[in-house]
Amino acid sequence: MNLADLVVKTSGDRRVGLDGLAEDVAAQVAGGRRVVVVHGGQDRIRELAERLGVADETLTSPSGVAFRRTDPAMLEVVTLALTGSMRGEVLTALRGAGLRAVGLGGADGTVRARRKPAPRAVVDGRTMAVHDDHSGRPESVDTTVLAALLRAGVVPVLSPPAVAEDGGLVNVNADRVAALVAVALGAPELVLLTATDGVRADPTDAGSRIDVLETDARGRTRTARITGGMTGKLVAAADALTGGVAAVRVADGRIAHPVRDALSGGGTRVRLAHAVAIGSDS
Ligand SMILES: Nc1ncnc2c1ncn2[C@@H]1O[C@H](COP(=O)(O)OP(=O)(O)O)[C@@H](O)[C@H]1O
Ligand SMILES: CC(=O)N[C@@H](CCC(=O)OP(=O)(O)O)C(=O)O
Repeated sequence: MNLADLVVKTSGDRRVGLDGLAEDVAAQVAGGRRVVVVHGGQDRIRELAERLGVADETLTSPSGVAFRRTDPAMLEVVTLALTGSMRGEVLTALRGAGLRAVGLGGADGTVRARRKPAPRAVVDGRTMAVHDDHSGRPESVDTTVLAALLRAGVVPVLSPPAVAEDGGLVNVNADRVAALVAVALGAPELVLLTATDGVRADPTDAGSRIDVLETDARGRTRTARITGGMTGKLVAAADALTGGVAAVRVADGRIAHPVRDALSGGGTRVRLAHAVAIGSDS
């Protein structure tokens, strides 16, 4: 049985607005759909780190996925920026659109994660272990409170970080949280809003948006040049599809009606291409 109809993940990129998102979520809820909102917070994290004088470094894993170096000081910044600032902004926008919305995630343990003991990063062509890092991979979702809120007509708003097996907090990628939540709630649709018009064949070419992108089960594709944050987003999209989410879209969060547009065919639909074997060189 599905507990939600739609999961929307919005970005922490300042170019992505929250009012249009809220208006569109309100229209979905008015139409009887149960919607969960998940948010990231990259610009809020960067700005708060700068204000507090905490070093902010983005590393790249050997498989090409970008992640933030999260030492104890950065974990504090991530927690404040996401469960404080950004969550508050999302809740305010949803409330402004007439919805009841409640924040979850972080220390409440709605999302559980596996701690990465020493994530590996490629620096100057060499792979090294990153010590004293508090990053993890989201692994499971406690759906109890989410389901109760959805039944009551409330929009749950979910933020990283997540709780690790040792009880501590770990920084997790918000796209992966959204994919995991969509699978856990049996949602048939996942929309990943971001600060570009979809997945492009060439990230620098505005005319190269792809309507339907085929990836393998690890989010790898031959049809587009994928770098930076888009790498992890496609891993998340593939996770969702593998887990049974029927429709996954990467769509533009900068426009007036981002959810409405995505649901009516905007952005890029991601599909699994079972037949295509993609080598590790892609
Ligand atoms: N092939 C591609 N198509 C579109 N964007 C891409 C592509 N490759 C890399 N990108 C970059 O990835 C960004 C999205 O990742 P990120 O900023 O981490 O997203 P978010 O904050 O929405 O999770 C885009 O804004 C763009 O700069
Ligand atoms: C581990 C990891 O990378 N965590 C992310 C969490 C926030 C996020 O995902 O924000 P966006 O959706 O705005 O990119 C980070 O520190 O940036």
